Amino acid sequence: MSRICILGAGAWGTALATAFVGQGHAVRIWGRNAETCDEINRQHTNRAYLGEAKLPEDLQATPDMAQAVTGAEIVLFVAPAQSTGAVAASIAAHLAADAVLIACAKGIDNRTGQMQSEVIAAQLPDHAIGVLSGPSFAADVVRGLPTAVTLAMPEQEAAQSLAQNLSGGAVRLYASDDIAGVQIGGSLKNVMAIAVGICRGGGMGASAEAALITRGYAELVRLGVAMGARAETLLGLSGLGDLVLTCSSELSRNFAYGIAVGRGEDVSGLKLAEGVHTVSIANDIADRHGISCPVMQTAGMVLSGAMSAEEARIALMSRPVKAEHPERRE
Ligand SMILES: NC(=O)C1=CN([C@@H]2O[C@H](COP(=O)(O)OP(=O)(O)OC[C@H]3O[C@@H](n4cnc5c(N)ncnc54)[C@H](OP(=O)(O)O)[C@@H]3O)[C@@H](O)[C@H]2O)C=CC1
Ligand SMILES: O=C(CO)COP(=O)(O)O
Repeated sequence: MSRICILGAGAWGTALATAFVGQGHAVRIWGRNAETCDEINRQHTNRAYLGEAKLPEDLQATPDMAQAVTGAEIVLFVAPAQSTGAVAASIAAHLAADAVLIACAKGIDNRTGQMQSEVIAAQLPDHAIGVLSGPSFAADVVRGLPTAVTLAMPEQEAAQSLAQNLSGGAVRLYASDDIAGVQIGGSLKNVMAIAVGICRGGGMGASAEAALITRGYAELVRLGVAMGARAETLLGLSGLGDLVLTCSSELSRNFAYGIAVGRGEDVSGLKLAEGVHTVSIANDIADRHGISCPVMQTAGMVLSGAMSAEEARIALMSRPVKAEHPERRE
């Protein structure tokens, strides 16, 4: 049994907490909204994020950061990616010296270009840091449906031991030592899902969607490898696995966002879509590495208003004819 603190009382933080309580861990959620914490403690629901799903009675939530973090052996960062730095800074005074920190948000810091583990390390440099990512809808996990994700730590043995500790019930963690690869896949798939959603919203058909997912994946691998990921990791749960889930289910907020954009609908009231906040910095990083990323670039232009969804669909489907795998010809 471990003492676990989850930072973030939204859909994913609450779902992970539910799974870990089910495995016998002592879990405390920190949430910035006192009413949400009160609802979790008294009514055992988090309706704003998880509807009527029943949460464990011994799951504790608090808006008091010191109370949530003090004594925790494992701390998971599950607030939106752009807030990770501020959250990390605010826990420093309460953190046990040997606490292990796990980044769970999927996004690149759009101010610095840092991955989530780097954002956390910048604030809390003396801690072991890992990443948890993979195909996993909070709505599935909270219902106890089977889910497999990847847990990466810089050393495989440490990843293996933590994955073992946190696996149980319907949630299974696979261990990896490719901490960059696991988080790059999770961040870039959100952008691809928006692009595929734009295609779905415009009614381009399943064949076009399959083509876009495949070309998007090729882009994700090109850029991911340039950023330090191992190609095999991008073929795994946190890369291809999450790309498939996010580009195919309307439960995905990124995919749903893309669909709404593709239909020309108002997106201002939609839920968190991390790809919206990552697309611009991901394109900057691709430019810096000289990597061609037409799918991400087109998504970026639509989201910034530089191109209409209709123009994007035409642009994506009228790319010049070229070899499918140019690198094999060299
Ligand atoms: N939902 C899912 O299925 C999965 C999500 N993830 C990732 O987990 C991360 C969180 O997603 P998810 O839980 O779904 O998001 P939600 O939108 O469901 O919840 C976000 C939570 O973070 C809080 N929050 C928002 N802004 C801040 C801030 N600046 N400081 C502190 N807390 C803040 C919100 O509080 P308030 O209610 O007060 O706004 C809310 O409790 C994302 O990066 C996502 O990609 C990963 C795997 C699965
Ligand atoms: O990351 C997720 C599934 O693995 C959740 O996807 P969305 O953030 O698009 O809902």
